[in-house]
Amino acid sequence: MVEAVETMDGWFSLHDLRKVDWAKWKLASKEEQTKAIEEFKTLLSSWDQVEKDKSGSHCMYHIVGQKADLIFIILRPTMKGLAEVETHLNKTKLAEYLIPAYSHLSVVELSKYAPQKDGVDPETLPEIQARLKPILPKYEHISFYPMNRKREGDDNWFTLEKNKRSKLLYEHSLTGRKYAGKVKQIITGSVGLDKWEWGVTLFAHDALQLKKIVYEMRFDTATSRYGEFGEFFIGNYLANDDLNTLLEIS
Ligand code: VOV
Repeated sequence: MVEAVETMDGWFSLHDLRKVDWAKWKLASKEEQTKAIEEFKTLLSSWDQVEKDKSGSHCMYHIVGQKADLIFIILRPTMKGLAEVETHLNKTKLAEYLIPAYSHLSVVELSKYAPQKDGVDPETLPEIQARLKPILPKYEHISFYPMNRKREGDDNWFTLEKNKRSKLLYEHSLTGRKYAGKVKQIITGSVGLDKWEWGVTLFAHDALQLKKIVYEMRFDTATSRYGEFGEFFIGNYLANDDLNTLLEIS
């Protein structure tokens, strides 16, 4: 039967990408720069506290290439909470030197394709709840890209029977499992929330594994026939104190 799969939805997610306005930043006095960085680090510390309290999560990466300089990924239990974080960020001094580059709004998503075990609703399981409200890894490298499932002629994900989609995603998961310990994925659903249907965020210790998993998945039918991709944003982990090094003008 062609029918939607039930999704399990967790924390709301904002991928917020910014460019540094280097020309403007260079004109700021050393004192202004230091004040802006320190104020921003205070904000980051308040997010760290939210994460310690397990009422949200976040991470910050330095994007390589011209599409952006920084990515902040913020997870919060409510859309209102996300908007508050975004507003706090915008009100900082440093934000005066940051230019919005891209954003993606979504919800951490798992779907109920797998058959239920012993009639237990997976959403009630603690391990599923932990995956829906994840503490984001702080691995060395990140890859974020939005994607769609294709609806073009015979290649239409949304006219495939549910058991066929389930089979294709199972095949997809087998490729994914080969990267256990090397790549961690967070899939966020954005149908009805943003232009693209999903956000894919991959974390890896070795940047090359990001290329390898995406390449290998290109040969899975779920991707080769039904995958469509937006921009890829690749970055290196940025700890709070690394902001000084990134923004320091000698
Ligand atoms: C890192 C490994 C990895 C693993 C183990 C994994 C497993 C799984 C499972 C078991 C399931 C289905 C159930 C669910 O949980 O929803 C999914 C689902 C999904 N995936 Fe995945 N995926 C991985 C990794 C992984 C990657 C690298 C990509 C990007 C694809 C590519 O070509 O670049 C991706 C995409 C997705 C998407 C967009 C969905 C939702 C599809 C939908 O139509 O609903 N995913 N995924």
